[in-house]
Amino acid sequence: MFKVHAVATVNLPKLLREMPKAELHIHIEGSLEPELIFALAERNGVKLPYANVEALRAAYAFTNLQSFLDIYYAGASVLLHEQDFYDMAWAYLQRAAADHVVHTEIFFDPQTHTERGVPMATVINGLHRACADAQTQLGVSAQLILCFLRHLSEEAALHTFQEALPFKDKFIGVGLDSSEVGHPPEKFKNVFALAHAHGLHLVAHAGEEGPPAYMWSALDVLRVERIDHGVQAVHDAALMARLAKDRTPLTVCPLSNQKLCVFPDLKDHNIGQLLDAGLCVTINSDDPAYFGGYINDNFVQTFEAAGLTAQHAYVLARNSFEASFVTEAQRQKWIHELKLCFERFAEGDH
Ligand code: HPA
Ligand SMILES: [Zn+2]
Repeated sequence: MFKVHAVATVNLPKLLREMPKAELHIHIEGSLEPELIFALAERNGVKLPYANVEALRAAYAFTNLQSFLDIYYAGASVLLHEQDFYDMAWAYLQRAAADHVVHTEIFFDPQTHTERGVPMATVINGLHRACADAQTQLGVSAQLILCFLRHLSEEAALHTFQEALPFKDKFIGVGLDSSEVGHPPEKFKNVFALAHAHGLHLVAHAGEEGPPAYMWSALDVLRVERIDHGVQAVHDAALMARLAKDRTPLTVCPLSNQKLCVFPDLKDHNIGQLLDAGLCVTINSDDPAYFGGYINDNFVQTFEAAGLTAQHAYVLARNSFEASFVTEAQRQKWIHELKLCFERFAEGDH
């Protein structure tokens, strides 16, 4: 492992902000800022149950996952046309580029839109066009992961998957999100097996609010390659050992966990414990417009609260590339650039 001795005295927030990184847990509908929600509502003639941006923002006081999801789905109701999906994704991708995100794997929730009568083509083509433009105009590599809503049935997920298959070249994997407790991963065994047979990558939210048993079934029934959140793993020593041995990545989202009261405060977050146990932990924003920060805000605030170091910064950024679904050659190129960045800081560029 590359050792970060010489950067012990660096300006850590600057290093965190400027180091190259991958973001692997971002719901594109969760990047919709209140200003854009109101602009799209106006453009599309959609009536919102909030008087203005301030009133909407004031409603962002969550007590758990469900209290957030209710507002998150309401916000997504302004998305109707392909350009709306493009504009939402483009706004996020510009923010990501500013945060030195060189690669991002973006979740989207097609059922939130198709259930309202928006065609699958509208959703995927708008998002995909923004991803393609991110590569050419921002130098950011961006891929899409289609998420099934776990509060709906597996039949609905299978139907959604069939609808998305004509666009299979425009997304790289499938995931599982929405209300966790009461909707264990095994409910989606068949649709994940089908997605695997189509050569897609597999991920799932598990262990955000739900028990370690949901992480076991995500691994052993769904056969996922990464677990989204996974912070409840600390309650199961055998699970921790399994995750460490297999280096199954966890896409941790500290500000999300704080805002949804998974932990009382950022200083109570268990990211230090997960890192100390040798797990392949990454830091991500989840739903940045709702949780008060994009990826760099997550890094800076978490490092301050948990007392993490430049060595942790290197490990977390390296983990983000290790955990990403890119070619080995691409992964090594970014890890090399990460090392160069740390060497620059060690030489006094701070
Ligand atoms: O953190 C989350 N958990 C589950 N579903 C979600 N959909 C958006 N964000 C989340
Ligand atoms: Zn999430």
